Amino acid sequence: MEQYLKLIPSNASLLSAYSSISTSWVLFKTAYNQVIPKQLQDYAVSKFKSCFYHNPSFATFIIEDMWCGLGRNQLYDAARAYLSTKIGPENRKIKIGKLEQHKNVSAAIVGGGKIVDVFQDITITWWCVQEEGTTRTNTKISKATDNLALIQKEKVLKLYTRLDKYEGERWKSVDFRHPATFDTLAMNLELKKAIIDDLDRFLARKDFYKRVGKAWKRGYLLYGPPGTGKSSLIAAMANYLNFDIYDLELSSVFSNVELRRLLLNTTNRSILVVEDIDCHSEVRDRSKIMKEEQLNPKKYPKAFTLSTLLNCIDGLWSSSGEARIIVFTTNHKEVLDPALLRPGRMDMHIHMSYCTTQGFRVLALNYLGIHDHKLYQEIDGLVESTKVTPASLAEELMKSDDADVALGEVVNFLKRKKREEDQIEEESKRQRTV
Ligand SMILES: Nc1ncnc2c1ncn2[C@@H]1O[C@H](COP(=O)(O)OP(=O)(O)OP(=O)(O)O)[C@@H](O)[C@H]1O
Repeated sequence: MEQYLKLIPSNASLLSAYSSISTSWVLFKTAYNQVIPKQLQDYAVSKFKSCFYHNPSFATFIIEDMWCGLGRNQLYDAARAYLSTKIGPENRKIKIGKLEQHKNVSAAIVGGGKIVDVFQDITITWWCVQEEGTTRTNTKISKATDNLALIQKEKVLKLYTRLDKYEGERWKSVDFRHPATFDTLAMNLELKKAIIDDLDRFLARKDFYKRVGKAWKRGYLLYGPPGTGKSSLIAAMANYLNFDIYDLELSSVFSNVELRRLLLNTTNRSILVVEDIDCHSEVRDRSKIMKEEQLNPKKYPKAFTLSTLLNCIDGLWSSSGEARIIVFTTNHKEVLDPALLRPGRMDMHIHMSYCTTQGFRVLALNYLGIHDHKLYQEIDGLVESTKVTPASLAEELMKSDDADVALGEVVNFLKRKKREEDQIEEESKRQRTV
């Protein structure tokens, strides 16, 4: 049994929830200790204990898997994660299983199962009650640092997108298993290193942000043509940091209140992504907004204001006390409102550009597993003299597993591209002289 118990990990799919609950618990304890005088704390604890000692059935906490039909109850997930570590020999029936994306076998108590636990001298009995398709559990939450390490290791990242706009300011999630990492990103090596260093520095500076009274958040603006890897970079950042992603589609937001609530409903240690930010007139440089929009404001109604977006980013997150990252992507940085771009809002502007020879080496290694090839010299010259995106080169590389064939396709593609660019250049020269 001993051996068997060692195999039982916490339920990995619940670990991220447990992480945030544990963090909230620590925050709560800190606030509690700072705000409530010691005498009052002792009094409250003695009263709480007396409830249990004198009337053991007095306190029953019910934790259902859904919270008032509004969404998943994180407390329930946290309780299950906690309880899976408390399963012992007295539990005759245990649910065990393993999801493809998890590293270990997971265990959970079954309906009708019971676990007896002690918390600050109070004996707590946890029951798992199955009720017409729902499960509920008696609960207690405590901080378990050991489990936290496991949580981070096992965490399956989530990609949150907004629920249908008619369903309120809620997010729905799917597992996020994007394979992009910094190793697979084709981009300038110094820039890549600068981004990794920036993320590391940011994460390590919790105390610094607290000391200087700033929200622990960092904004990244990714700009460049389509297919240069902006989305891939976001995925690489999420995988590197182990952060969930919230993908905010601004066009689905119809009011300031809605925007504020949506942002408030995001969790800590996450990346909020607003893609193609230039497509929203609210955040475009007012001096450059098209005349058409100015003349027909009704045709281009303002769903929310730029100031709400900025305030939400600046202010609301200050209270979270945890690391937050926001990423905007755009194909046209020049049309954005300067207020959005200033340091403190978008701290690092990252130019994702056309493929370079360095970038091509990374792609060839990823797709073909080769470091060198006789066609590299020719490809280098062509890559440097044309504007090709990593996405289009990746397409060519995928055409064959045979390096000779795939690189041959790359050469043909680059030559075609070069001819087209030369023709366009000649045509524009000709028009300038006419
Ligand atoms: N820099 C890159 N490194 C590695 N792969 C890349 C890179 N850029 C593009 N790709 C490949 O091309 C595909 C599309 O790229 P991606 O969606 O990241 O580009 P994007 O800049 O976000 O494009 P868009 O602006 O259209 O959203 C990726 O799935 C990836 O396979």
